[in-house]
Amino acid sequence: MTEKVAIITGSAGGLGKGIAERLTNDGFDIVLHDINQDLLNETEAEFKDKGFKVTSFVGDVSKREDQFALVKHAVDTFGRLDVFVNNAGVEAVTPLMDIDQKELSKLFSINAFGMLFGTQAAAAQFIKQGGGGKIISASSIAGHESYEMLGTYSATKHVVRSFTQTASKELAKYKINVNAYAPGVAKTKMWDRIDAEMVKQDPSLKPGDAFAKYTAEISLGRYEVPTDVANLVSFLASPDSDYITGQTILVDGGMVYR
Ligand SMILES: NC(=O)C1=CN([C@@H]2O[C@H](COP(=O)(O)OP(=O)(O)OC[C@H]3O[C@@H](n4cnc5c(N)ncnc54)[C@H](O)[C@@H]3O)[C@@H](O)[C@H]2O)C=CC1
Ligand SMILES: CC(=O)C(C)=O
Repeated sequence: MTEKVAIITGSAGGLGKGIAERLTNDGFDIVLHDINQDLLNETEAEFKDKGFKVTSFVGDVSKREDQFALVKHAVDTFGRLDVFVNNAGVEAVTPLMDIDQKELSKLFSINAFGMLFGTQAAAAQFIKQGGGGKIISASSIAGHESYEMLGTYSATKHVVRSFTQTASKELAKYKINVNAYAPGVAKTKMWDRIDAEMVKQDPSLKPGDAFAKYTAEISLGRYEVPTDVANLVSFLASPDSDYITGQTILVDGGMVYR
């Protein structure tokens, strides 16, 4: 029997790795992907040791040709594609008055253009296969509500929500579902970096203070873990979500209410 096939970008670590593990347990053959080759090799080896059916591909989501090559790799390896998760993303912590062209270009290239190019590459393959398929992208609470010091990042996560709506409308005729997940505050390398940067920007903060301040806002009283996000992505990748499209769903333990 042909298994279902999923690509998860930026899945060498963090939330992407958690999503990949969950989709493997859901029965998908998995294409791991990352710009960090060493970490990707480690994660691929770890997954293979666990008996998961997995391949990996090194690429940069901000390069359109890399995204099409990633989809080709999935199809060459496993014969088809069913789910594409635009997970890779990067952050910047900068006061609004100091945001410059370099930061804007970097974050928009990766978080916004990267999500669009992944969506285009996946949709082209889904259409070639005769329709169907699911595109699922990482937005954030910052895609619903913009935060101090995270201005550029928040703007890019609003773009993810916007492209999700447009793509869902244009691709519905091919029975392609396009949705996004909006995590809150998860303790990954990304938040380690955000916390360290916030300390640099505000000498009154100690390491851990910014993370503690953000997590204190969570109604359910704990920070997010990759499984919390993977549970939602699993649903969005499954037939149970076939009647949902164009949505950016908050999975934040109760931080932002929309
Ligand atoms: N950690 C959090 O609290 C939240 C994270 N998110 C979003 O979830 C996604 C995953 O975040 P985390 O796992 O926390 O981040 P992370 O920094 O821990 O992991 C991101 C992965 O993406 C890879 N990556 C970075 N740039 C890339 C590029 N150009 N091409 C390919 N791979 C690239 C990195 O090498 C890394 O393995 C991101 O889009 C992030 O914006 C959203 C809300 C909250
Ligand atoms: C990293 C991120 O999206 C936030 C706002 O925590």
